[in-house]
Amino acid sequence: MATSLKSTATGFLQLKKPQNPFLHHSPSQASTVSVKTRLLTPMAALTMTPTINLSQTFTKLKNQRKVAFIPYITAGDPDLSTTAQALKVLNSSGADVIELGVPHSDPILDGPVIQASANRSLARGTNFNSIMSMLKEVVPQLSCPIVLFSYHNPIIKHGIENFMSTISDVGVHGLVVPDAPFEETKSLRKEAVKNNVELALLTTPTTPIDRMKKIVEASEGFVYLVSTVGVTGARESVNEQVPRLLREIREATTKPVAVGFGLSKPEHVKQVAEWGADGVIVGSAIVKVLGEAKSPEEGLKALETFTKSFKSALLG
Ligand SMILES: O=P(O)(O)OC[C@@H](O)[C@@H](O)c1c[nH]c2ccccc12
Repeated sequence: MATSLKSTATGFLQLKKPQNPFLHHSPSQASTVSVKTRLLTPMAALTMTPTINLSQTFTKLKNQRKVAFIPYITAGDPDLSTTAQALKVLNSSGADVIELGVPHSDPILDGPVIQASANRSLARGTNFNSIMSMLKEVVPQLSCPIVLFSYHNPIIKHGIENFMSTISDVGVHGLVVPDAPFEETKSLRKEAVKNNVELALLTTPTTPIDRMKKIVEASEGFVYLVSTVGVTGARESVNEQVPRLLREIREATTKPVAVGFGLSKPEHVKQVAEWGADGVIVGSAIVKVLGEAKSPEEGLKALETFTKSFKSALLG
């Protein structure tokens, strides 16, 4: 069961090292995944849209005086082929950045909706390699950047260098490792930079100011402001502390700030945008619509409608 969160480094105290069962392959196997040269099939080459990275995306939106809509879905829930279609639906329905979660058996920072989503995905046999194979096909068809979400342990087990080069090779632009203590992000940051992956770090309402300053300084692509303490999951309202937290971060950096946790209604994202966020992140509410639908087709239809309702709230 997810535990409540206390802030320390990146905002989360990892209360126990989650066991990590789904990376069964050895590092050498992993190398079969990473595509060292981008061999684009003619079709993919034709549909290849030069996706810009996270920083460029936020700059573009800022120039357009727009706020990024950033949905999160779990890879492989309800199955990977539906995830491939969901990425395209999100991309065409208004997502500016897409967070894609690698399912983990002990998602201590997630509430019941995303935990159930991860369990459904793992039960289908989803693993890092199958996600990478899917992304290799789908990313060239997307115009918005993908931010991969992975817990820390699976990356360590996979090997940081292998992990980074593999996700970079399939076109992933960003990475969030929500349970990596700030002190342990140095090696992640080094490999991320080497592979043109932007490692975004998280700060929370209870992260001490001086630690927040170090986190935002080190964060690439954007700063993830966790809007409320606790685990992921829809809340009835948005934490009134967010404007103050945004002000404090703005005093420390000019980097874009995206706010997540608990946002589950269009009025929530509108409120956070009005408070001055550069991006709004919606996870659990979207995961529920897609993963708990009666069929993948129904889930994809509901996903499109739901995504458009958030986007129009931001454009309104
Ligand atoms: O689910 P919510 O409350 O809308 O919050 C976004 C969250 O799902 C997404 O950003 C995320 C998924 N898993 C995480 C783990 C930690 C921090 C953030 C996340």
